[in-house]
Amino acid sequence: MNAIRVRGLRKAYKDHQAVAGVDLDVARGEVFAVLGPNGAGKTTAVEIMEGHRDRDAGEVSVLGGDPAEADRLWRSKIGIVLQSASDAANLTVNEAVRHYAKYYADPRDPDEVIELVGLTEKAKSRAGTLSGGQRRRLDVALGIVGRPELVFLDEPTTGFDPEARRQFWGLIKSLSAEGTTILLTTHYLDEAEALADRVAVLAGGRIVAEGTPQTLGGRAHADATVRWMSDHGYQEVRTSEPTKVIAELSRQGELSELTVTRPSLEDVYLELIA
Ligand SMILES: Nc1ncnc2c1ncn2[C@@H]1O[C@H](COP(=O)(O)OP(=O)(O)OP(=O)(O)O)[C@@H](O)[C@H]1O
Repeated sequence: MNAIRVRGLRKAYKDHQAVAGVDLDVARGEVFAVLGPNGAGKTTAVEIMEGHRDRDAGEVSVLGGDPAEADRLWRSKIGIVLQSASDAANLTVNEAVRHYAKYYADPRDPDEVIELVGLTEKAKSRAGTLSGGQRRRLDVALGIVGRPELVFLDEPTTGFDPEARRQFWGLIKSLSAEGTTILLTTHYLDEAEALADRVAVLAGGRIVAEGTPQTLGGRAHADATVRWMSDHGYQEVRTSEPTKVIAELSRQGELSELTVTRPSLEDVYLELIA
């Protein structure tokens, strides 16, 4: 059974169709990234799957249950990291994580969780005094302390410095290695590429492409660009047979600054949403 199964999901705000017929399958243990421009409907779709928003139409099954009829047991299996920070401003990091842990039957060790998200040095600081990126880490800590089977992460690394993002990626990989299913939304294509087994691109409330980061939008079969420096400056050839091109070029001797590139995930993504 899939962790998430969505068919024909629709949600309108007055006359604006925010989610316009989405089908989605996320396997257990998978890391699935939803990409899409601002206003594409990502948060709306994810909040429906979390049971935080009602839907107009469609079938949604998350860990075998309908989020619209969620009970406490179902909730305890799901970890949620919302886009807006939690309202634990007056609690210290320590207190907040311990407080959340109490809601779950088999929580992780709060100190371990604080360590995992890199907040040990801030454990005694009040949440309200943390920097934006540190607040986000606390959100993640609160989302995973209950040892959830499935974690929803809505733009988890927004506001993180590059080092914190890399650390966070490590955390997601270790959660995934433990078998946790992860659905994340992100605007960072490198993040999707580093973490996701599969990605879906949402635009205008519809999924316009789905696949692995390596194959999305025909990326794996796209023409390569061979580039090198000649006496007359940079030369570039787009080709489906880069090996052949290089073999021919190599008769001229050593090629300076030779590179072979294929479209990046970002190139493919920008074309898909254009
Ligand atoms: N509560 C609401 N009331 C009315 N319109 C809303 C509401 N929430 C979202 N919308 C609209 O629905 C559309 C989809 O919004 P949503 O937040 O799902 O997009 P998103 O893909 O998550 O965007 P972002 O990347 O900016 O977070 C947008 O046009 C937004 O303005």
